[in-house]
Amino acid sequence: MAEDSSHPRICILGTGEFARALGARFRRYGVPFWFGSRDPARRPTGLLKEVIEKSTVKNVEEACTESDIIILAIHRRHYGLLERCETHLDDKILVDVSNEPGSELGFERLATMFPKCAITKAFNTASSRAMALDEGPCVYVCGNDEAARRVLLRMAARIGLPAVDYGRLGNGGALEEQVNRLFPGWGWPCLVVMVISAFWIVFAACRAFKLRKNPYSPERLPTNVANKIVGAIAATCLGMAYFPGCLVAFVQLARGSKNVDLPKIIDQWLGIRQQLGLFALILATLHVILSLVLISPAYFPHWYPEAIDGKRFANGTPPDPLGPIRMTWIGETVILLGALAMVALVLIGIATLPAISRSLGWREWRCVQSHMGFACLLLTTCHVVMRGAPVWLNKSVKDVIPTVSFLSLLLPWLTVGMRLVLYTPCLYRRVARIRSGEFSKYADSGSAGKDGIKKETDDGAVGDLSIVV
Ligand SMILES: NC(=O)C1=CN([C@@H]2O[C@H](COP(=O)(O)OP(=O)(O)OC[C@H]3O[C@@H](n4cnc5c(N)ncnc54)[C@H](OP(=O)(O)O)[C@@H]3O)[C@@H](O)[C@H]2O)C=CC1
Ligand SMILES: [Fe+3]
Repeated sequence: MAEDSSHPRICILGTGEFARALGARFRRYGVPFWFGSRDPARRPTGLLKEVIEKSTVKNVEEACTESDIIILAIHRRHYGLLERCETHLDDKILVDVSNEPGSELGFERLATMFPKCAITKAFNTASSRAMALDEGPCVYVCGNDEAARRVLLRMAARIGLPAVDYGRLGNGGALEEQVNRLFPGWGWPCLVVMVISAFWIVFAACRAFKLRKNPYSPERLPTNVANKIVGAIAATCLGMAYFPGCLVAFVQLARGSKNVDLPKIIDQWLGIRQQLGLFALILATLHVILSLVLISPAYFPHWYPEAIDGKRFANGTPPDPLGPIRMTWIGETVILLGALAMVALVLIGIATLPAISRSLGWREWRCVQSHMGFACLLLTTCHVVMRGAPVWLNKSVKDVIPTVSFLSLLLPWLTVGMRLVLYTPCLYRRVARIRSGEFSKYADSGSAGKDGIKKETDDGAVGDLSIVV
């Protein structure tokens, strides 16, 4: 492809969803083009059909023969369509926009079919929906012909799309992977949460319906028991999100270095903390909704002084269900602590949104993720303790330990305890020094020392993002 073609003739092959969205953009920016269709006379249908009505539509042979750039807005399995005009395609730029998981890569197929063409991969990361937006999505262009790549980069810029040179054609596979991947990084967190959920569902159900002195009736499963389960899973996820950071801080303290070799499982655990935190947020929201529905003397008798077990006043008469019954300070405090924990969790969740986290500096990010995370964990444990304390105080230790609320607090308690220890001024300063690259125990320079500890050689001015206390 000759690079001097600053106004190349453009053909969008196909009149489907993607073709129409791209065509709409060409029209909006006044860039001439035409469509190539198997049936140019057919009445267009579907979204943006007016783009077809207002544009030139040629038959496939004519459209391709008369163009310099052919954008293949058709499915990969239909690339054989181009064979009709094969003899006229030499030196033209063929643009593969396809994303089809599992099949042969489109650009590879085109390269085999048309070795004399400049094959490129572009636009595949831009959905037709995104193309309709004013701002437009970022477009990546790759291809072995540098001049062809430049032509496409210019063309994308002409229709208002930021474009990135993605190098050789072989990189096209990565571009497709980017589009075809399904929630990358969520596999392990989902599995972990499923295991935690299975444990709490079985345990809470056994406890509620079998092991309690006064077993619940099965009607209490959908909301009352479910709410306990959801709360327990949320607390466990929250504990699991913050526990490994504390563990690592202690290991760093013990080793006197920020670079410590961790078992693979801890590394993986550190890598899924954000997802665990988001699961905690979702489940805590569900817990709040269910709790709000349930709040009444019948479900939370210890929050209402006038009612005994939600059935009778202290003087023995049943309460008027419509009468004004106010909570004790315990009930109100439980709600306050839960609401504050929820607000902290929501703020942490908001800070993980890409647009927000990008705008935060390292110290701000750390403040939200680490300190607010600790506050959230502390408020959560206080909320559950306040909720359980009136019941626990009237029970023996052996009756308290197997309760769902007590057991669900074990990991959060441990984490809060470790964090409180790490917040003591001497340890806090020491961790900060270690993370800024200072050594205590193994201060000599060099590479790996005894115990497999890596020695730092940089000045380590920046804290280690992956390990937050
Ligand atoms: N939709 C999207 O958001 C995106 C799509 N893509 C890629 O763009 C390509 C087109 O996708 P999309 O527009 O959604 O698909 P559509 O099914 O909406 O359109 C495909 C078009 O292919 C043409 N075509 C050519 N030969 C045949 C044939 N034998 N049978 C049926 N149709 C044929 C048709 O046009 P005609 O009848 O005029 O010949 C048809 O309109 C795909 O490779 C897809 O992976 C990439 C990124 C995003
Ligand atoms: Fe609660």
